[in-house]
This record gives sequence, C-alpha cells and structure tokens, in this order.
Amino acid sequence: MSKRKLSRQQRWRIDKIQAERAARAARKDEQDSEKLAAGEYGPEQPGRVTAHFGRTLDVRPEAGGQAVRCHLRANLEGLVTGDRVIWRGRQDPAGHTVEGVVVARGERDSVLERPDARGQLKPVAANIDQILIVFAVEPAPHANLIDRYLVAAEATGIAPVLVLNKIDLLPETGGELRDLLARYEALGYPVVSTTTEREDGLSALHARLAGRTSVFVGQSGVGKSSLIDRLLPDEELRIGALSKDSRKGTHTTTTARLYALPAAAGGELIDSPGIREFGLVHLDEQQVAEGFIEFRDHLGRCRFRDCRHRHEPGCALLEAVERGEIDPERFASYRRIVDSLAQG
Ligand SMILES: Nc1nc2c(ncn2[C@@H]2O[C@H](COP(=O)(O)OP(=O)(O)OP(=O)(O)O)[C@@H](O)[C@H]2O)c(=O)[nH]1
Ligand SMILES: [Zn+2]
Repeated sequence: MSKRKLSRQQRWRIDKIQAERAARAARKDEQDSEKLAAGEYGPEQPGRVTAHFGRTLDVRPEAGGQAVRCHLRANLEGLVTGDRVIWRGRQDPAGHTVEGVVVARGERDSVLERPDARGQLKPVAANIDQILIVFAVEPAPHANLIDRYLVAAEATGIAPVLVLNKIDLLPETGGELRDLLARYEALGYPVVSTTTEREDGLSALHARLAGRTSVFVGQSGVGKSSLIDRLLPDEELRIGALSKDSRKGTHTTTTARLYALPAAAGGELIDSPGIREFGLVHLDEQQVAEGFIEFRDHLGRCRFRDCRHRHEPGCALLEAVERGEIDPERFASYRRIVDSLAQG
C-alpha cells in the first residue's frame, strides 16, 4: 500500500473524531456501570450472537425467546455472529426485555475468517460445526474445484460436508459424478444428495443439519439460495424487511446472521454473502498439502525436510502415489492448486 501523507489539518480532524468516539464509548460504559450497579440489568445469562453491527449486536438468550439488541462493554472487542456470550437484559415496566449489555465472550470452538479490504484476515463467524460445500449436477463440478473447497475447509479446522444438489437432473446411471463422489466417501467425507424439486428432496440434508451449526458455501448457480429458502421458509419475509432497512441506510454492512432451523431436531444456520464466497482465500503450500487428508500420514517423512514433492528422491508422497495409497488424480489436483498459488 502506498503511504499517504496526511496534511496537518486532516490529521487533526482524524484525531478529533477518534477522541470524540473514545469519549462517547467511555460515557456509555460509565452509564452502563451505573445501571449495572443500580440493578437495572437482570442477572448474567448465556446467549448467542445472531447478528452484529459494530458495537451493537443481537443476542438470543440460551433459555429461548427473541433476540435482544445489546451493546458491548468497552473492554470487549471483535465479537462475531455465532459467538457465545454472557449478557444481562434490562426490562421495561411490563416485564419485556428491551435491551441488554454483553459482559463477556465465551470460548470459541472454531472461527471462520475472511480477508478485509486491506487483505487482512478478519473473523466473520464463530462456533461453526460444519461447512456444507454445495455443488450440483448442473453446473457440473470439476474434481479440482471440490478439492479447493475441501482444502480451504480443512484449513479452518471445521468439518466439511459435500452436498450434491439438483439430483433430479442426474442421469439414470449416475454417471461420472457418482464415481467422483465415491472417491470422497472413501476418504471419509460425508456426502449428502439433495433436490429442491421434490417434496422429500431435503430429508438427508435435514438429518445432517440437526443439532449442529452449519454454513453453506459453493459456486454460483449450484442452488445455495434455493436450499436456504426451503430450509428457512419463515425467514424470507424477515430478510426482505432487513434489506429494506439497509436501503434506508440503517445498516450498510451485510453482517452474517444466525438462524434457528424450524425443523423439530433443531440446528442452526449462519449465512452472509461473504460466507457463501468462502474458498477463495489464500493458503500457503504447507496448508494445501495438509488439506489433502490422506497426505497427512506421509507428510514429514520425505528424505528432505524442505521436500516440495515434485521429483525429489525419497519423497514419501510420491512413493505413496506409487504404491497406490494416494489417488493419482488427487495428487494431480494438489499439484494444480500449488501451481496456482505461485501464479496468484
Ligand atoms: N433442477 C433443479 N434446479 C435447481 C435445484 N436447486 C436450485 N435450482 C435452480 O438452480 C438455479 C440457481 O439456484 P440458486 O439457488 O440461485 O443458486 P445459488 O447457489 O444461490 O447461486 P448464487 O446466488 O449465484 O450464488 C436456479 O434457477 C434454481 O431454480 C434443484 O434441486 N434442481
Ligand atoms: Zn516429498
């Protein structure tokens, strides 16, 4: 980034704005302390962040019920959708919780990050149990594309699940796609087939989502929106209402949102346009190799510590391919991804 020189005038203005902002936050925090001390807020209770807008966020009580608009104590930073928190609610005279204050953040099991405008990784959602990688009979996926998504998912430590959508378009025999999927099932990845064109087309997916927090990712046109619309029929209106809000300029950023699935078995979905684009992140060569799960047993066993698994003698990966322990197509796919890194 080019270094921009700020005039003294600009510098002064920025300092002034920042000072005002800090003073405002301190004032708010002081008011909170007074209210907390005066017992205006109820007891501490667990909750989960369902949306966030800067220092304001929506928290759904663990005990159930509607999300409550909350703000953060001054010492808390960087909360994202999906975070577990401890918060306290304030009730109006009628006994409705009207607002709240978040006092602590819970431990995170996992976090999904995205590069911001400056290319710096920023958390966008937390406590996700599985990444559903959606692909479809049409447009047909390349094996390499699936591998790219799997590698990106493995790098987050969150379990990937492959979702094959539009199976209504599948030819009788199943064809190449079935063989492709068998390869991933053999590696231990769960594969779920879906179609939005049949009444019961989502039953296997429902079973997968139950009791877990999931995100959907995948290429354009594979049917993510269609699947999510079917899973959250009641949310459609809410999403519509929200986008009307943002047109008025209330919330200009598109935050990730956490939705409870209406299905009896429960489960949660976190969704945002940014999350759907997941998979286009930059990884290094080591992360790519580790993202191929069947390589893991062989990594670190090459003769040369800095082996790049190309033509080096004593390369444990090449030997595993030779012995048939690693699928040559997966190895070729690994190569292609590493080569594309060099170009990017
Ligand atoms: N035949 C068939 N078509 C489907 C199915 N699911 C979705 N479609 C169609 O596929 C097209 C793309 O679906 P979308 O839900 O917009 O796909 P998307 O992944 O959200 O795409 P982006 O918004 O571009 O990321 C639409 O015309 C859908 O009607 C399915 O199960 N079977
Ligand atoms: Zn090697």
